[in-house]
Amino acid sequence: MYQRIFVIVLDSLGVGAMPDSKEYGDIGVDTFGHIGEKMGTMQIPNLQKLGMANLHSIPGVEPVKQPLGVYTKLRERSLGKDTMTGHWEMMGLYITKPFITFTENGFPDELIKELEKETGRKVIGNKSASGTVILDELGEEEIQKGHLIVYTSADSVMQICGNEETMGLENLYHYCEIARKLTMKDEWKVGRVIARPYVGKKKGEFVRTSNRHDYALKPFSKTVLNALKEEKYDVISVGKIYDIFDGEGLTESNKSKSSVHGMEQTIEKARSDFKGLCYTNLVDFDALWGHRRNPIGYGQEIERFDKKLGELLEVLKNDDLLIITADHGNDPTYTGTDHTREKVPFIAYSPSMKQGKPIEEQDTFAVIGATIAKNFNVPMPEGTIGHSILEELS
Ligand SMILES: O=P(O)(O)O[C@H]1O[C@H](CO)[C@@H](O)[C@H]1O
Ligand SMILES: [Mn+2]
Ligand SMILES: [Mn+2]
Repeated sequence: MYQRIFVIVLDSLGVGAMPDSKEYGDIGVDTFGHIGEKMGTMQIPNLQKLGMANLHSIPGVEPVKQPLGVYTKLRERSLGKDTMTGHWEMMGLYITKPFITFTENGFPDELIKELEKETGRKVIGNKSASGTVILDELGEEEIQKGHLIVYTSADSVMQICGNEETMGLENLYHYCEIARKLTMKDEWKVGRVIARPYVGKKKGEFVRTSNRHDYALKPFSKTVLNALKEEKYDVISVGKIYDIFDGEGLTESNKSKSSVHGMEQTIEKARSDFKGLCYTNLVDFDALWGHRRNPIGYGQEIERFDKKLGELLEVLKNDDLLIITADHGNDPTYTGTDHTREKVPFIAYSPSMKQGKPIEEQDTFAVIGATIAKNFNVPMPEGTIGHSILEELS
């Protein structure tokens, strides 16, 4: 039995199209592969020695003869390609009804009117947009007139911008709480309301801050996280995990300022004493590079991650297990600015493993939760999916 399991989610680092990607408008997508092609070569010695280039070959990074990790690809069983669906499936939920989206026409008038009434601010935007582009377009108007920028994307999200100096963080959070209450109505039930604070006074100078806050729906039923918490294990969140599960099943939250910071927090946890799960989400891959369609920025972020991974590997103990994975794709070379329906990597490593190897591709992300449940001998909550592959990880 492993005493501690670390699951690190490289947010959006897909490894190639799913058999059904076409139904999501995603043809030939491959986040990691296309980044590799654009980079030409990547300095990722730690991922490489665990077996990342064996799992998915890319230019300039050789597969290794004796990978240290047990590796494969995981297919997503749920219907969706968003962050919540991906993470919830990892912990056992099978989502068959996709979250509602407002990508085509923005939010309905009635909802906007209620939001205006309750916040006392006029709503501007109300369309699908990239968060940085809409700030350039409407940020000045929001500051000058005291309006509220509301926008969405291909995801099930209502995002609300707020200038930290003129609107203030507390006001922005308060408006988001109002929006979350309004959107609990069935026909408006978005997966997340997201506060998007920013600083700057004029177009071209606006920068979003790390005070982003997500107001997510609670998971529809109990996940493996709840099972662990109920059996008194530590269930530690690093980064966005706490928001994604709305705190359900978690015993500790550590917000991260960046993905590098998220790794530093994870290393800190590895140096400390706990028993259970440390679940880390590194969101910069997705938010700073995937959605911004910047393959080089993405590649360099992977390189920064790899350095920190090296430090983490040094502090792992014999009875620790590390799992590296992702929640969906976001191919920075693909059209549009949204997620892509992809398989995700699965690499498991422990200093006590005799040797790494490839294993059969798995048909759900939920093998992660099921394997964790099996390791800690906690019951899988009713209705959860997934089978354990713990025996393969020794
Ligand atoms: O363009 P920005 O504001 O970064 O939005 C992105 O971030 C949202 C939440 O992850 C996604 O829905 C995507 O649209
Ligand atoms: Mn994500
Ligand atoms: Mn995203």
